[in-house]
Amino acid sequence: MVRNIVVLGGSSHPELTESICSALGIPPAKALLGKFAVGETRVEIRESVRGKDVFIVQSGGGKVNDHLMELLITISACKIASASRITAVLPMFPYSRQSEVPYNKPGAPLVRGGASQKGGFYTFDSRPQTPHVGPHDEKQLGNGDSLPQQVSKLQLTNGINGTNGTNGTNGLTNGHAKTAHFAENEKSSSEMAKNQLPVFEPQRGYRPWVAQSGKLVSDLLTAAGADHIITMDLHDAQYQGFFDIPVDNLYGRQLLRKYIEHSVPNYRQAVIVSPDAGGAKRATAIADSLGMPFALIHKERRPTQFSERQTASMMLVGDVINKTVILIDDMADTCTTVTRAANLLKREGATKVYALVTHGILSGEAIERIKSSGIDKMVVTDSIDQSEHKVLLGDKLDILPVGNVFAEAIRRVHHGESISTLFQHN
Ligand SMILES: O=P(O)(O)OC[C@H]1O[C@@H](O)[C@H](O)[C@@H]1O
Repeated sequence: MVRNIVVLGGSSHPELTESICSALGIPPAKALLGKFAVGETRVEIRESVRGKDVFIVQSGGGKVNDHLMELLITISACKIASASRITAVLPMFPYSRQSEVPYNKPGAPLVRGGASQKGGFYTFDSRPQTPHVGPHDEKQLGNGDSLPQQVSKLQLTNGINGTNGTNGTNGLTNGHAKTAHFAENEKSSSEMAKNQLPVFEPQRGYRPWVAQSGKLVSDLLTAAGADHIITMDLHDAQYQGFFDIPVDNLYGRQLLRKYIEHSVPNYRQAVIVSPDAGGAKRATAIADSLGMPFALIHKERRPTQFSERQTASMMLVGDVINKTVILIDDMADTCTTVTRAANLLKREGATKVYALVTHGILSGEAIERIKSSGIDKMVVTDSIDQSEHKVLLGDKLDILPVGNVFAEAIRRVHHGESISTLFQHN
């Protein structure tokens, strides 16, 4: 039993909060979590947190945006209620995959320019160029069009028309009404045309900027009042650098490792496989600690000659013929990655495929994909609520509980003890 500590659970995963609290020997704090009729999140902390060390448990997955907003409001409520310290416990950290621009979606490319392309200088000019006002827009309007036709095109582009329901303030509802209106007001139309925003018509190959929401989410948590973060198996460990408060990133690998040792028959003859290069370090850490062989699936993305879209082909580096294979990854979201990998491994001669991932998000068509794939056993932790997934997948799904690991981390943070020693002998 620990004193002066409050553990509050968000609505994302009440069972996990219960299991953390039961390991700590305290009841979860009382709070009202709900929504107002308008849809805004409503939070009431129903016990005193003044001077207390508060831990708020809220995971990703499911209604991820609602859960994030609820967490932010709960943190803020505890801050204003004079909590001495607030730790956000995010077993699966939402938005942590949006910490960087994906390598195949460049923003402002640094490209070669100048007369000599080969040895030429580098420029920050976009290739192809960013669309801008100029000859392109004149062409877009159509130089042969009458002025009313030109204004009509501009208005259609800017959503002032009857088809998309935004009629604007002039009450135009269809093409006939527009023509009549313009005939009467040609002079004012001419002024409108001059004042309209330029038409944005992306050119072939132009790629828009990709939002890097991970940084925004880290800022929001800190701005709400979080003093500390506890999470597990961050997709990218460097994401911790977005915070200027302590982040404890717990490892799920000792749970996966114990599963292999206790539940995979003849596991030393099995092969650990990473489904992509990004997860190789994680998978090799497990393979090395168990003295098991390792193989890698390499995803090759090449633009085709006629299209800007990239096609990915998968190839196996290693031998899995007549072997049991254990795929290791940090998360399974749509399950495209693990199911494609499993199918490839079966084609390459694997006899049985286990997929072991820390975070079983299983969104979209993931369940159907798993059912119809070469995966024989899907193994996830309960960092995200798995109750629905269990009903749908039955014996095909094994769940590893993380409550004890988080409870021990909370206890250590509360007492100012080391977290890293928690993993030293695992
Ligand atoms: O293929 P899905 O399941 O949608 O996404 C999960 C994969 O996407 C990557 O970022 C993860 O590391 C994992 O390999």
